[in-house]
This record gives sequence, C-alpha cells and structure tokens, in this order.
Amino acid sequence: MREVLLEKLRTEKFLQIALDFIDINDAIKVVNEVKDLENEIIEIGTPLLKSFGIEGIRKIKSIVPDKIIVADTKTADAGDVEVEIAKLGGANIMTVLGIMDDSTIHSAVKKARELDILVQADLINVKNVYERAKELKQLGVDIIGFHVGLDVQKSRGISVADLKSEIRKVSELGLLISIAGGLNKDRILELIDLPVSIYVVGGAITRSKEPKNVSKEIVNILKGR
Ligand SMILES: O=C(CO)[C@H](O)[C@H](O)COP(=O)(O)O
Repeated sequence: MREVLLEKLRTEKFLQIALDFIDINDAIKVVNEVKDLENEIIEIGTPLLKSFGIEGIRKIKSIVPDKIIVADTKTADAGDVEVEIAKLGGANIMTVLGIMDDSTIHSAVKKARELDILVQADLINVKNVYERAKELKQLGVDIIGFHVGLDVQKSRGISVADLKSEIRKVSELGLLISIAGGLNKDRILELIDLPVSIYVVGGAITRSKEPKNVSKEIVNILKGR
C-alpha cells in the first residue's frame, strides 16, 4: 500500500481538501459535495481531529472509502502513538511537525512503516527549511509539507505562494512535496510548474458557496485541462 500510494503521488498532482471544521456535519456536507471528483485527497483537519478523533476519521472515510485520507495530526510528541491513531481511523497519511525532536520523527516513521501508512513532515515555523528538509529526508519521512499557518497568513498577509524559491530548492532533494497555506485557484496557477505533488486547499473551498465548482476548477488546473 505504501509503495502504491507513493508511486501515485510521484506521478500525478493532487488537490487535498482540508476540512478544518469543529462540527463534523459541516465537514460531511463538503465531502458529499466533492466526493465524485478525481485526484482528490481528503484531509481531516486538525480542528476536526481534535473534536472527533478516530471516530471523525472513520466517519469521513465511510463516505469516501476509495479516496486518500490525511489525518492532520501535527504530531509534536509520541510519534508512534499518533501514527496508530491515524491508522485506527483508516487514514493513509499522518503529519508530524518537522520542527520537533528527531526522536519524535523517528518514532512516527518507524511505526508508520509497520502499520503501512505515510508520514508527512510539516515545515510550519521551521526557519532553515532546506537544512531541516535534508535531515527529515535522512530520518525517512515520505512527504515534506511547506506550510504557512492560518495565524501567520492573517498577521503577515503571506501565503505559501511566497515560498516559491524555497519550494523549488527543497524539491531538488527528491522528496515528495505538499504545499499549504492560503492557496486558491489563482495561486495554484502561479505554482503549477513547481514539482509539487499535493496542493492543500482549506478556506478557499470550505468557505466558498460552491465547494464543488471551486474544487473542480482546481482539479482541472492540476490535470492540465
Ligand atoms: O493546516 C492548516 C492550518 O494549520 C490548514 O489546513 C492549511 O493551512 C490549509 O488551509 P487554508 O487553505 O485555509 O490555509
């Protein structure tokens, strides 16, 4: 399963829809609208995970059993335990904070290989992204996630689209790359030539009046249509 998923991510570009809701009914509404689209990954966002835990992952997965599911655990400690939580819910990918101690990354990576899921290291708040990405590669993470968090987006008025040169440089390390933080259709168009596998979109889809149409337009861009 790990190898099949890694190969898929290497060969196609995916839209990851981040369900950053507190109420699971809001998340279910969006999933029902977008479930027929191709090339999507469904993310159980951190707020949803904190509100509904393993049951929340299971509930969303039961609606879209064939889609790739990310549990955005943003793990800061006990990597192995949080991999187990993601797996129990049926997630295919979990996230660990790249800024945390190597022992946490190692623990997540080891358990993820045993349980056949992928680990994404989130570079949120990492200062020297290239150096840390090199270390994270050595530690065996499967995906590197560039991420400008919601608070930084608001307070500094930036998005992950402002990290274009860093993303290009890290991509030379040969890791799979995910990017998140303030993405919308126009910003994805700006970044489409980058060797990025996963474009994460939260608010631009979930706060839109037409989540399906917005998602469809983005999938079309990613598929070069
Ligand atoms: O992980 C997150 C916040 O920590 C969000 O899921 C991520 O930033 C994507 O959401 P948006 O597109 O609204 O920025």
